[in-house]
Formats: sequence, C-alpha cells, structure tokens
Amino acid sequence: MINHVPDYIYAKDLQGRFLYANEAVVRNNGLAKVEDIIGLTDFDLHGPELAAPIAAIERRVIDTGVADMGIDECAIKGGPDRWLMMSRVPLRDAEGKIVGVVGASRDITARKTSERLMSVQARLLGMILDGVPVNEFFGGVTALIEETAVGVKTALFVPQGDKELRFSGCPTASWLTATRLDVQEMATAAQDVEELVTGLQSSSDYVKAVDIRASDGRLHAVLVLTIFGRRPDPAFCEFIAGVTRLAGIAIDRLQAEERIRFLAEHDALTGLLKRDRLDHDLQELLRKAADENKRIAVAFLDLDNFKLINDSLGHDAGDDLLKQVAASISDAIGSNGLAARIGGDEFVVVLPDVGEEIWPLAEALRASVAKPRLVAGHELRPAASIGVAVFPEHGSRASQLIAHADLAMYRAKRKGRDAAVLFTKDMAEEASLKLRRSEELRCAVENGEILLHYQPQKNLKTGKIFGVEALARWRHPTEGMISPCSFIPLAEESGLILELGAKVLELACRQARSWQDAGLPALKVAVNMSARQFQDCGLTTLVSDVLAQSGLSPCCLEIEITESLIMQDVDAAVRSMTQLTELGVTLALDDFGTGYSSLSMLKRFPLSKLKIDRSFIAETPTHPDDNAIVSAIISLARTLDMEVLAEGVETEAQADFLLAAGCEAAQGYLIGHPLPPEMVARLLAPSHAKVAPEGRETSGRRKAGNFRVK
Ligand SMILES: Nc1nc2c(ncn2[C@@H]2O[C@@H]3COP(=O)(O)O[C@H]4[C@@H](O)[C@H](n5cnc6c(=O)[nH]c(N)nc65)O[C@@H]4COP(=O)(O)O[C@H]3[C@H]2O)c(=O)[nH]1
Repeated sequence: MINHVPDYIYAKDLQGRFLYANEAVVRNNGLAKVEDIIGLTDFDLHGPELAAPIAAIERRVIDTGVADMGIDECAIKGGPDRWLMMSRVPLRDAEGKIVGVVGASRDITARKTSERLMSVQARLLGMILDGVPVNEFFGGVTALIEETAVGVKTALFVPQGDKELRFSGCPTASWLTATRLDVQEMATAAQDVEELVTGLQSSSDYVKAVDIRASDGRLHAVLVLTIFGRRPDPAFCEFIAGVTRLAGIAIDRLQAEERIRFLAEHDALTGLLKRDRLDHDLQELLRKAADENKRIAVAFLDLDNFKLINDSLGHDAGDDLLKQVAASISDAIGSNGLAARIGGDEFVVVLPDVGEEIWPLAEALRASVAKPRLVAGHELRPAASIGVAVFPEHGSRASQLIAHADLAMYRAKRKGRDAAVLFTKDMAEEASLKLRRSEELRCAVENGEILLHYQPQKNLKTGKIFGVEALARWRHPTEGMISPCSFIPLAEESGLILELGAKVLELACRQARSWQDAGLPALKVAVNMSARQFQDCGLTTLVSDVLAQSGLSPCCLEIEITESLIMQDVDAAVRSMTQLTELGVTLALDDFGTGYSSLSMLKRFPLSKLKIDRSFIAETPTHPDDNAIVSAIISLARTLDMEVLAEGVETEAQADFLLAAGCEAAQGYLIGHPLPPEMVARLLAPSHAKVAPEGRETSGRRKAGNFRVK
C-alpha cells in the first residue's frame, strides 16, 4: 500500500543504512527496485556533501529520541528548485529501544512555488505603491529573482527607440563575469538578445531570454536568466513565467503613473517643465546653493515676433518652432540645468552653479535659440529677448528671481529685441512705479478723471468742419493733464484699456449727441481703438449699447484702428470690422503708411477711410520722397474707393499741396488743436446761443489760442 502513496517513506538503522524504502524513494534515487536500496546509506547514494547534513539530523533524532518534524529542505535529487517537507521519528523495537530512524517526506515544490510567487508579488506591489521609477523597478525585479531562486543570475535588456535592445543592468556583477561579457561593449552596442543567449549557452549552463510584456503586447524588457551548472525544472519555469507576467502588469501601471505625473509637471508640447514644477525645483536648487555658497542664473526668454510666425505660417508651424527651440534650450543647458515653458513663447532657464561671468552663458543661450531652422518649408531664424537675474544678488526666492528676470527681459525687448539684459535694481523700481500708476489710472477711470478733447477735421476745399477726433486726457489730481502717449500704453499693458476704451466711447458718443441736441451741425466723431478692445468679443455689443444709450446715430461714429492692430489676426479683424460696419459705424485706418499693409490685404477690410500718418505730411511739400508717398496713398485710397484724410497738417503749404494732390480732408494744428468740448462748440457755431461762451483748452501742453480756423 505504501508503494502507492506519492510521499517518500523509509526506515534506516542506527548506522544510517536503509532497512526499507517505498517505491517513490527508490525511483527518486534512480534505482529499479526496493531490494537495490536496502543496506545502502545516503553517502553511497549522494556523496558526502549532500549526505552529511541528512546524517546529522538523523543522528540527533536517534541520540535524543526527539522527532524532527516538518522541516522544509531542498530535495536532494531534482535540484535546488524542488522542495520536500521532511519528518523523522525514532524507530523503536518492542522494548522501546531506539534501533534506527523512520523518515517520511512530501514534495511541496508546488506550494513553495506559489509561496515564492506570492512573496515576490507582495514586494512588486510594494514597489508600485512606493511609486518607484520604472528603471528602479526593473532593477528590483531582477534582484528579487536572484534572491528567491537559488543559483540563478539575471540580466535585463530594455528597448531603446523602436526596436533596439540595450543592456540595462544586472543585480550582481557575477552574471557579467561568469558569462565573460564585456560591459563596455554591452553598454554601447545594440544587442540581438536571441543571438546573445545562444552564444552564452553551454552544455553545463542554461541561458534563457524571457520577455516582459505590457498587457497590450508591447515589449517592456527582455530578462536573460542564467542557471549555472544545471537545467531548470518546470516549477522554476512556472515561477519565472509568473514573475514576468506580474512585472509586465506592474510596469504598465508604473508607466501610466509616470506618464500622468509627467503630464502634470511637464508641458505637453515641448516636454519642458511647467511653472509649478519649475518653482519647486528652483527652490530646491536655491536651498542647496545657499548652503554651498553658489550662484544660480535664472534666464527669462521670450521669442521675438512669434505671433507673426503663428499668424503667417499657421499654428502647426508655430508649435514646430517651439519644439525645436525647446530642444535647443535643453541641449544648451545640459543635465544640471532646468528649462520650463511658462507661456506661449516664454521660457525660463535655470543654470546652477554659475561663476562670475554671466554674459557668455546668456549669449550661448541666445545663440542656441537663434539658429536657422526649417519650419513648414521656410528657413526661419528665430530671435529671443532674454532677461537674466542671479541668485543671491537679485533675489533669494524662485518667484522673485523669475519676476526679476522677466523685468530684465522686457528691457531687452525695449532695447530692440534679440538681446540679453541683466537685471538691475532700477527695473524693479520702474515696475513698482508702473504698478502704482496702473492703480491710479484704475481709480482715474472710476472717478471721472478721464476726459476727452476733440480735434477738428476739416474739408480744405469747402472749409467745413465735418468731424472731430476724440483724444483721451487724464486730469491727474496733482500732476495736471497727462498725455495719452503715457497712459494708453499703460492701460494696454494692464488690461485696463477695456474699461478705459468703453469710457472714451461713451463720453464721445454722449458729447456728439449733446452737440446735436444743442442745434450744432451733425459731426462725425472718431474714436481710437486699441488692439485689446478690438479683440474683445463684446466689442460690437458695447458699441451698439453705447450708441443706443447716447442716442447717437451709428453713421456719426467712426472707429479708428491701426494697421498693426488689424494685421495681428487678419481673419478675426475682418470679422469684427464687418460686424461693426453692419451696425452702420464707419472705420478709418489710422497712421496709414507706418505699418505693413499690402494692397491685397487692404481690399479685404471694410474700411471707409485712410488717415495718412503725420510723419509723411511733416516734410511735404519740400521733400520730394514724402510728396510721392502722400500722392501714392491718395491715389491708392481713390483706387480702393476710400476717403482719405491727412493728419498733422500744420502749414498752409501742406494744405495747398494736399488739395492739389486730391486730398481734401485734413486734421492738424493748422485747423485746430485738440479742444475741450465747449471750445469745439464755439468753433462750430460761435454765435450759437446754447453754447458755453468760455470754453478753454485745459491741456497744459496746448493752449486754446493755438487753434485757428482757416
Ligand atoms: N505734431 C503734431 N501733432 C498733432 C497734430 N495734430 C494732431 N496731433 C496729435 O496727434 C495725435 C493724433 O492722434 P493719434 O494719431 O490717434 O494718436 C493718439 C492715439 O494713438 C492715442 N490715443 C489718444 N486717445 C486715445 C483713446 O481714447 N484710445 C486709444 N486707444 N488711443 C488713444 O494717443 C495718441 C496721441 O494722442 P495725442 O497726444 O492727443 O496726440 C494727437 C494729436 O494731438 C499736428 O498738426 N502736429
């Protein structure tokens, strides 16, 4: 009966000689029948190395009479991956005297395999929970296998690019030495792992390549296992299959987490850091630099005229350029630096441990961006304005250094772009002054300190005033009248231009209507419009509401826009302009000739009027070039069926020249300075009863007496 049980059962005498063994023992020892084993010892069967520890246990059982139960041991036959649970009890005769030992053992390899797998699984899960980086995880898997499987050495190959596999490491150097592989060669050369495995196989050593794959079949890595001096048994193969399957799932998970973390902290387009991560990493670098007495340079970089590329070549081309520039910046800063994209075309670069010389670094950065690049079939040479702030002299906090580098970048832009500028204290003072001024301006808009003066526009032929241009003034409580040249750019920069522009529109329409109500001849009032206002989607509604509230007819309102404004986004400009003209409002192109409109572009815009910039009028009629330009603009307007008005007309000679050239409409000091509303009323109808008699030019810069009527 005991021959039919799969467990190993035997009895030995006091000298360790087999008295009996069942068939399982006999077969395991490679013998044919029970009789063959009787009288033999473990020394006869396995040699001294394996037999001695068994004999020692059995001797202890015989000497002490205490049974030895349930000890897991590696099986003697079948290699280190086979496990038996053995128990030995003393063999006693009828008088109870110990005469030998009885042993029984059970093959627990399957249980051991699943226990090993479970322990490996627990440790892999631990690594996932700890969120170890994928590279570290690979190392962990190979180390775990070596730790858990006796006599096995591992190495890992990881795909690089599309198909190339590269040696990524092995937990113990013994794999390399035992396989006699040159690490140098392995680290640099692409490996065909199959070939490598075949080359390493020998009659004694077993080498196998096992894929670690993602759940979608992608190859994560190839694990090369070497078992020195023996072949694997099925339990080991099962264990390895389980581990690689688990590792594949774990890597899927880790990669997904890494990707989520990467996307949260990196810019999707360029792969550079996002602002939050930059702040964090820079703060860390600053902490270290403070401890080690080192300097850190923070550069703020803004591409010059990037919008133009986006608008002219399309957004894909713009994206391509940004990617190329980002790659160049990464190359330029090396592995110690940080590079972040913090806005459309704005980058921040951090160079740790810089010496005294900042300029060569800033210059190298500028040069790295300014390389010629092929974008959408065009060779572009992008330029950048760069501002640099240095730790510790220009700030101690990340946000402060970035803000100071930003200020220096603005100075570089003002210097004419494509330049690098180092931060200085006066920039911070200027910025805080600007901030204060913006605040004052905000209050000024709310408190009614913004008022309008109106400059008359006249037909030189008939002498009739047909319109006025509304020009904003800021009556500052302590500084007097402030020119729009200083507060309009500030309003544009701070975004306040929307409120300010709405206020100007409202004042101008109300004033034009009140002149009409006073019985004065209807005038067209021209209002300047900034790019921000023009891009605001609520503009048409605002204009129509203001017209409705003031009761001014739309045909009495003209909106002046500049060439640069409409060229920023031609399609959007055409849409906004069309909506405005549909209201009945007319559109004039201001400062014409100073921008870069082409004839074909002009044809697309629903414009009624071209205003010739005063810089061309200034030298007429003495300067032949300007005469030619002005004549050309006049005939261009005629060709396009537009009205034309000359700005900045100051002399009779200029007026005569314009009339002769075919331009009848004019505006300028010859006709009149910008005037307060009551002065305009007097100008239009000096004898009119309802008009205030004492209108005065309140501008400190221009005197009422300066204006004259031709
Ligand atoms: N040398 C000379 N100058 C003359 C002559 N005739 C008029 N000017 C000046 O030229 C400017 C004409 O306005 P602009 O080109 O629209 O240029 C305006 C316009 O671009 C801007 N601006 C004024 N008010 C507003 C506004 O309400 N909104 C916006 N967005 N911009 C405004 O400020 C600029 C400057 O306005 P101002 O200082 O009022 O300066 C006015 C006017 O005083 C002349 O014969 N000779």
